[in-house]
Amino acid sequence: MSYPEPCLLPTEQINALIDSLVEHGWYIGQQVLDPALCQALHQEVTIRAQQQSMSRAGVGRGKEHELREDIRGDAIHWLNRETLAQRRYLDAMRELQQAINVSLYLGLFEYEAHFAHYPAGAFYRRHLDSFRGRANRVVSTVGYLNADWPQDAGGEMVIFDQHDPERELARVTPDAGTFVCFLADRIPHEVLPTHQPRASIAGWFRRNASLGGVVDPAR
Ligand SMILES: O=C(O)CCC(=O)C(=O)O
Ligand SMILES: [Fe+2]
Repeated sequence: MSYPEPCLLPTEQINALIDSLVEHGWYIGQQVLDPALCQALHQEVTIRAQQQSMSRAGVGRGKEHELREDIRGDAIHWLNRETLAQRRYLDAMRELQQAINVSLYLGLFEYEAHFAHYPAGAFYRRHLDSFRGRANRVVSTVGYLNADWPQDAGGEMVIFDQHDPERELARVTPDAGTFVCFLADRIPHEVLPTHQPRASIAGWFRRNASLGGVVDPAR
């Protein structure tokens, strides 16, 4: 398998992403991620899902963490640089982190990401990825891995208005190469029920935040 070395996100896409984050608080780009890289990552997550070597995703952090299939039905596996494909993806995110820091002064210092596998029938109800003033997830990213996602297969990611969470602003088809980015504590979003197995990588740029001297736990 070969992917560009290093797997740079195209500069025009990075610039468009930063402009859109500033203007709207979110960004959607198609054909941003390299197809061969998406294919390798998709293969990894599919094998893991088949081997059942992923964890059922829950909601809430620390002691409040619980499984809630009525809220989300995906299985996850944290990226840990164990394969070349993971390293390429994480290196691309590091470049993006630097570009965002240079332009937006967000002081992002760390990135964490997991594969997410949504079996047929799974969804993730509308939510925010962090709560204002509480958590240190600042910018969320989602990279999609399924090549040729059929029109009628569901599984779209819906972005809602930060000032009116009932108002739908955009629908993202989870097609390989598509990359989405948004402000983690502002932008409500949802994964509609999927009719086919659906694979993505959800990740977060973090900043050190503490509340009452307690640093937000890593996971
Ligand atoms: O896979 C997606 O489209 C988004 C997943 C998500 O919202 C999350 O994991 O927080
Ligand atoms: Fe989310």
